[in-house]
Amino acid sequence: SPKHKYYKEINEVIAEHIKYAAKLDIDNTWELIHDEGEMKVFKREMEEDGMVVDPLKAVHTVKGITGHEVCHYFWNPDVRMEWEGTLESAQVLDWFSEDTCVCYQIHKKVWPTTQREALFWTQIRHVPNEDEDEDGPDYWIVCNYSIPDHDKCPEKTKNIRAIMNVAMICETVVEPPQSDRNITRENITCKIQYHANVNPGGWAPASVLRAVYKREYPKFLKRFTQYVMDQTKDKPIMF
Ligand SMILES: Cc1cccc(-c2n[nH]cc2-c2ccc(F)c(-c3ccc(S(=O)(=O)CCO)cc3)c2)n1
Repeated sequence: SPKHKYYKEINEVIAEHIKYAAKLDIDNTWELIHDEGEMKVFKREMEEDGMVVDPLKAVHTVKGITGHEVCHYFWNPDVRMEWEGTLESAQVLDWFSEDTCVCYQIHKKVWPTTQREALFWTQIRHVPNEDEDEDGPDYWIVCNYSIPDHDKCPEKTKNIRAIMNVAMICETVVEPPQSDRNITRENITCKIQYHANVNPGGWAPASVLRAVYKREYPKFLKRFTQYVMDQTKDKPIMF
C-alpha cells in the first residue's frame, strides 16, 4: 500500500519494542507491584514535569492459547469494549492497511481525576525468527501508539488526552514439539510481555494515579487473558 504518514514511525516504534522484548532485562530498577500465579507486574517510578509517567512491564504465561490469538484479540477494535473494562467508548477513525488503524477511545472517569481519552494507531504484526536462526524467537506483537491529532477526531472534548506507547509481545511454546498436524491446546503455552508507557496527561495526584495503575493493570491483564481463553477454547488454534 502507498506509504501512509505514519509508515516510518510505526516501523521504528515496533523495532524498538522487539529489541526490548528480546532482552527482557528485569533488573533491580524495576519494582514488582503484583505477583499472582504466572503473572508478574513491574513498574519504574518516573515523573515528567511533576506528572506520573511510570513505565509498566508485565510478564505472564498462559496455557492453551497462542501469541497470535492473544495479539489478535488485543488488536481487534471490534472486540475491545468486550474486555477493556475501563472504556466508555471506542471507535476506528481510519484504516492505513488491513493490520493498521487509528482508534479513538474514551476511558471511564476515575474519581478524583479528569476523564481521559486516547487517540492512537494500532498495528498487529508477526515477526518470524531470523531464517538462519530457526531457534530464534518468533513474536506476534501489537503496538498502540498515540498520535497528536486526526481530522476525524472529535474536536476539543472536556477529556484529557493521554499519551501512550503500549506493546503486547507474545511468543508461543509447543510442548512436546510436534508436527503442526496434531498439536492440541494442551501442547501450547503463550509467553506474554506487556509494556505500557502511559502519560495520563493533565494533573492528577501522584498517589491516586499510582493506586489506579497498581489496581487496574493486573485486573486488565487477568480479564483480557481470561477473555482470550474463553473466546478460543472451542475454536481451531490460530498459529
Ligand atoms: C488498564 C488500565 C491501566 C491503568 C489505568 C487505566 C485507566 N482507568 N481509568 C482510565 C484509565 C486509563 C487512562 C488513560 C489511558 F491511556 C489508559 C490506557 C490503558 C491501557 C491501554 S492499552 O493500549 O493497553 C489497551 C487498549 O485500551 C490504553 C490506554 C487507561 N486502565
